[in-house]
Amino acid sequence: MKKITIAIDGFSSCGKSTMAKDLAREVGYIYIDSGAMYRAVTLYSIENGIFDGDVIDTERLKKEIKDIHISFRLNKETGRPDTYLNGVNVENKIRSMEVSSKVSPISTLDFVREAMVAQQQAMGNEKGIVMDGRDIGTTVFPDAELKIFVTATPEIRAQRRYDELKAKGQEASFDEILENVKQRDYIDQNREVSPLRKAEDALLLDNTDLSIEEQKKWLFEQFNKVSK
Ligand SMILES: Nc1ncnc2c1ncn2[C@@H]1O[C@H](COP(=O)(O)OP(=O)(O)OP(=O)(O)O)[C@@H](O)[C@H]1O
Ligand SMILES: Nc1ccn([C@@H]2O[C@H](COP(=O)(O)O)[C@@H](O)[C@H]2O)c(=O)n1
Repeated sequence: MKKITIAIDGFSSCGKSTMAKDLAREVGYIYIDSGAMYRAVTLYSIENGIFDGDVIDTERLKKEIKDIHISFRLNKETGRPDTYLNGVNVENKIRSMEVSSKVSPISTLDFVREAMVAQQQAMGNEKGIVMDGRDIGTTVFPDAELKIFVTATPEIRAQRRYDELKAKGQEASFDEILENVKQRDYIDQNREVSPLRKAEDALLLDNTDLSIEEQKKWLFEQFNKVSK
């Protein structure tokens, strides 16, 4: 079976990584969560005083972006890749509400995107990769053999994230999550560089009324059609 490139884009918290991880594991492909990379840059910026409130010191970040090294290593317990920032495991820290609330403004910066896209393209140069994000089918891998664009209502997406945090025993406010989801969608769709949009040749999946199993089955069907 030939190896292909799979791009899964879509709105915040709609299930992209759930689908991407399952498919990658079952077919033996590499899985890359490109959002984790933007989140790691954001965490670096928070921890190194690049934010003053919501204001970003872009000149400093531009100088320091070459010092931000992001990698992924398999976590044997979860069977999923964890994100490392300059050699430190930051998988939990990058999922905080503080990072979620600051990541989309960081992602609008052209030099940040340039650096991330270059790394993402290098990770995918041998194919056999599933990458999820916002611009994978449009910018990172415009020639991907399989492109999916996922959507669901903001309310259901916020509810899923709320349920996930509650299950982990973390404090969560549904209203805060819903607001964050809507705000990130707006910034992601309206930024100048690589805005979130469906690639013309992407398949649309609205999973509002689908279970995880149903969407997984649908994705496998699409994969089997293309990878033969
Ligand atoms: N079809 C579904 N039905 C119910 N829950 C789902 C479904 N798909 C995903 N989920 C759950 O929704 C939550 C968000 O999913 P996931 O993290 O995969 O979204 P994402 O699009 O990758 O998010 P992000 O944009 O933050 O990276 C998770 O708790 C996941 O288990
Ligand atoms: N290809 C991408 C991926 C992500 N972003 C930005 O990062 C934010 C966090 O991503 P999640 O997938 O973890 O939700 C997202 O809201 C985008 O602002 C991006 O720009 N491009």
